[in-house]
Amino acid sequence: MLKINNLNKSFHSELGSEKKIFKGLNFQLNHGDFVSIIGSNGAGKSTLLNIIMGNITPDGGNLYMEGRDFTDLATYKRNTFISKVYQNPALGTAPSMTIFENLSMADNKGKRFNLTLGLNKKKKEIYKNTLTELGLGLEKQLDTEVGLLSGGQRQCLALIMATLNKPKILLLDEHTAALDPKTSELIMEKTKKIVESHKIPTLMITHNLNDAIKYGNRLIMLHEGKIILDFAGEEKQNLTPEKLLKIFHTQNTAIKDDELFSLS
Ligand SMILES: Nc1ncnc2c1ncn2[C@@H]1O[C@H](COP(=O)(O)OP(=O)(O)OP(=O)(O)O)[C@@H](O)[C@H]1O
Repeated sequence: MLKINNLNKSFHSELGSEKKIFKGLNFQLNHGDFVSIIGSNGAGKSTLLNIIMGNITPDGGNLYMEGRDFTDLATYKRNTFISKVYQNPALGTAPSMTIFENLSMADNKGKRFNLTLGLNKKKKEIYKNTLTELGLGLEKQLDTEVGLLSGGQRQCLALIMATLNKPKILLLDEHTAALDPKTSELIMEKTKKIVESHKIPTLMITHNLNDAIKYGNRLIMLHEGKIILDFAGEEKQNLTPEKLLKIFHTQNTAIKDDELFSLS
């Protein structure tokens, strides 16, 4: 599926000092994987997703999708097979456009842009059915401007938009972090349903250890650009937040729990 080989990335400060984020990182996302990524602030989690998305160029290494090297592929071309949902619900949707227009835009991603292409009765029915499954009543608000929706409704719409055309990979960058606990749980349940029903290989960054354990089949912990834990299946199911913290502290004694994770 997605393979990352010998990834290297450094950032340079204005004063000229170099910070090495990745020094030969290797990672493979398999078919059917829903991977939670946890780790300390500055571990490189967002940088990794940005490199996959094409927003940050690596200094070395290669990225492969189903065996094809896409390291040098332009971001707009990656957008046709990689989707991302951001922490800020405002980033995934266009506020002055209606729900229907937003969905049409997502539906036409990667095709020659022509909004009228999606503006037909059949599409409206398909979108209505998709939104009905969410159970938020959004199907009755197709002509409502997205800017008028709540953060949770907007994030749900962003999730639908990101997965409408079944991407080969879904990237979730703390996509529930800006929401209240109840809405966050709702979005996580919708995420699970969508990812599992469409079988979309997914990478999800979270600081919530309970979510990292509860959702997905695999959990990795990143620290200083290295994968220091990679648990799947039963090994992951048997994890608890306490066990995770203990494992983490055996390797990193200097970091306090609350700098890393939320247990709520
Ligand atoms: N464009 C950039 N220029 C310079 N340094 C950067 C840039 N992007 C990220 N960094 C640095 O790279 C390191 C990794 O950042 P990254 O955002 O990937 O961490 P993270 O694991 O996502 O952290 P957090 O949990 O706080 O979001 C940090 O030290 C950050 O300051």
